[in-house]
Amino acid sequence: MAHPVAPVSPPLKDDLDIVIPTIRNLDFLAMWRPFFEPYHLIIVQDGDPTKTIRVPEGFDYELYNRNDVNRVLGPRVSCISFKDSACRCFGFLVSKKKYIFTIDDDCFVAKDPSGKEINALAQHIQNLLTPSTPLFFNTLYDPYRDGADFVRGYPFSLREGVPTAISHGLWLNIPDYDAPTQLVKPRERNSSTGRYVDAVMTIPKGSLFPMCGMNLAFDRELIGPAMYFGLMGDGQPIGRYDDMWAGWCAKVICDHLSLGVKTGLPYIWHSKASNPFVNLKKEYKGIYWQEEIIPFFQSVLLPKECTTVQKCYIELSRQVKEKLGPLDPYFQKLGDAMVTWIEAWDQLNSPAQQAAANKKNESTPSTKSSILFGVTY
Ligand SMILES: O=c1ccn([C@@H]2O[C@H](COP(=O)(O)OP(=O)(O)O[C@H]3O[C@@H](CO)[C@H](O)[C@H]3O)[C@@H](O)[C@H]2O)c(=O)[nH]1
Ligand SMILES: [Mn+2]
Repeated sequence: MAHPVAPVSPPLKDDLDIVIPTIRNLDFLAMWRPFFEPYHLIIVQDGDPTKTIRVPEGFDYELYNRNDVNRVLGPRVSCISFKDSACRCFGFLVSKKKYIFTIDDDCFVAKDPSGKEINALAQHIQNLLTPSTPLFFNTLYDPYRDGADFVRGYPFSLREGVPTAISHGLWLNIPDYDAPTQLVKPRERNSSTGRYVDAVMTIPKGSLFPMCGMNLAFDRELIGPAMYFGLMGDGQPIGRYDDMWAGWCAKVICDHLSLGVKTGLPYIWHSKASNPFVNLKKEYKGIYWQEEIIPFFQSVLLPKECTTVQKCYIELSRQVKEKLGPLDPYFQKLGDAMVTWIEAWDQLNSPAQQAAANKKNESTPSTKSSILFGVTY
């Protein structure tokens, strides 16, 4: 007699949260339903907290508006940006799961060159669950993919790889260009028959990269405290460098702690080109500051006593204030906000909080209202 086959549970179903920053209704989720519905969503509503965000039926989610963020963090709310997609990192703070996938609400399911719909979440999970190779470049790219391996000359002592902390996905249709590039190439589109590169690569140790936050996954337990998206948007002199800042901080810490960062598959379909003139206003200081910021990150040395992400991050904040502070007072503020972020992280992710969250998960049905933390500060 044939034995009934147990239904296969979606990978990491209970170990991964999907974080979405938003200022609009989340109808885009309808297209992602086959891939996202089994997972818990953390929606971070930016802007006017009195606005109602419509979420399609059937999704299990918690939604935090600005009033909730204020209530959960109290005075530490100063580190969470307002009116900028950087607010998404609040979702990283309050999640209790090991993995995070974050996606923008103008990103849709893409198709590969064969026309098959891409399950971006499954590919990110695959990327995170297999090792990275930052210490020696494999010319067949990801050696852990089916049909690939380590090539001749690859040291066997390095073939175990290192744990993967970040999986950085790419985009069809509207690429993640900065405003000047958008202005000179307003009609450039990346179709699936255009630049669809079927590869996942580890970013080598010692190399920085421009991390885009719209199709990104990471291991919260390995690198979560470094995934702070900085002070952007309302009241700040810079915007659209939230994910870049987080990526530069996270990469130098990954290099120090022997953790890996991968980029490449999966692709999503980025549908909306934001206004290049508005973007230029947000980006322009970043465009020239980064000529100083990048050499700073390239020269960062973290002492061997920095054995945890938090310790690395606090040391990094000290160096940001010391070495970038003279560039602009903004970096003094940012360095202080980096410390506040770690305080908030430890406040919400202490063992007591973890135990309370585990207890609540056993008995708490999914709710569409914001979940208030019983947080004392
Ligand atoms: O004030 C805001 C504006 C937007 N959001 C939410 O954040 C994401 C991204 O918004 P959008 O797609 O409009 O912005 P882009 O110009 O495409 O750039 C964003 O994508 C990142 C990569 O380019 C970049 O860091 C962002 O600026 C959407 O989900 C909006 O709803 C917000 O929360 N607050
Ligand atoms: Mn977008």
